[in-house]
Amino acid sequence: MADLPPIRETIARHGLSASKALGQNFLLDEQLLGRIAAIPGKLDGKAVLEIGPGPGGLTRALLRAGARVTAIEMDRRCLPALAELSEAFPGQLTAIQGDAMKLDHGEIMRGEPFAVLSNLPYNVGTALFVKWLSGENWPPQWTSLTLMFQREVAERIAAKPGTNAYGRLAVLANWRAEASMAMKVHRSAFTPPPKVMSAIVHVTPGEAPEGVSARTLERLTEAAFGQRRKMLRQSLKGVPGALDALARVGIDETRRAETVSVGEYIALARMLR
Ligand SMILES: C[S@@+](CC[C@H](N)C(=O)[O-])C[C@H]1O[C@@H](n2cnc3c(N)ncnc32)[C@H](O)[C@@H]1O
Repeated sequence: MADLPPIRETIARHGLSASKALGQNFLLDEQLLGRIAAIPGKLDGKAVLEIGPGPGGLTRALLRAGARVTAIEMDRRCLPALAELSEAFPGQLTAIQGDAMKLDHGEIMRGEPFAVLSNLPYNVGTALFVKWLSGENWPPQWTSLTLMFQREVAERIAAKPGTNAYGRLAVLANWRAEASMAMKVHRSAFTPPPKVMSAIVHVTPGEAPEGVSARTLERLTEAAFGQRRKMLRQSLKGVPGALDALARVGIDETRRAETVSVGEYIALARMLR
């Protein structure tokens, strides 16, 4: 195993002061990083896509676990530190400079299945999460997503019906995948510490229910949760066929969006096919 200087030293040597504009809050505790890298299970020999490696704290942990890592980083300043890691773990790391929002991940991973790990700025993380979970093609090329979020967003992703946190993100994350809260991370674990607490969500793809279009389900939840305090007969009025579907599935139209289970949304979307 490669002998590396502490990550704090790498940051200092390459002058990687955290950029606010790029949402940089670095994790330096190698034990914590090792625990994060262990969340997806055994990575030995597996392909991993890491987004936003920064100076490479989590990257090291992934490389030590034996993963073959492709890392996409926006900040050019981090490339020399990543090149050092690449030298220390020959043949295991490919670093790409670019915006992960604009790149085709499937193509970068050359069609091979891959696990995703990432500690991203929260706005980018949520946008990528929605992108990975959307679309008609299923199962996806990724085998799992292990993603750091602002704690509140992580709670919304893993939320159960009947709670305030339950909404579009929970339905999106759970109708053909399983999402769970894997680890809470205190703000003091980051340098510099962000204002909010964080948490890591782990998602694995499941089977897509027959006869349900992702687009239709999305339109339904958009309308229902767009007016979450209103009764379904009001909030779903603008979705053609939705009120009829409620009756056919046997969902009382006086209920509100947050009481409808993922299974019930699936049944409604199937009726609207
Ligand atoms: C919160 S830092 C985390 C760094 C490192 N993974 C860690 O845990 O210490 C987020 C990283 O994502 C990078 N980043 C921000 N937006 C990006 C984007 N659109 N594509 C790729 N990387 C991005 C930032 O430059 C930064 O290095």
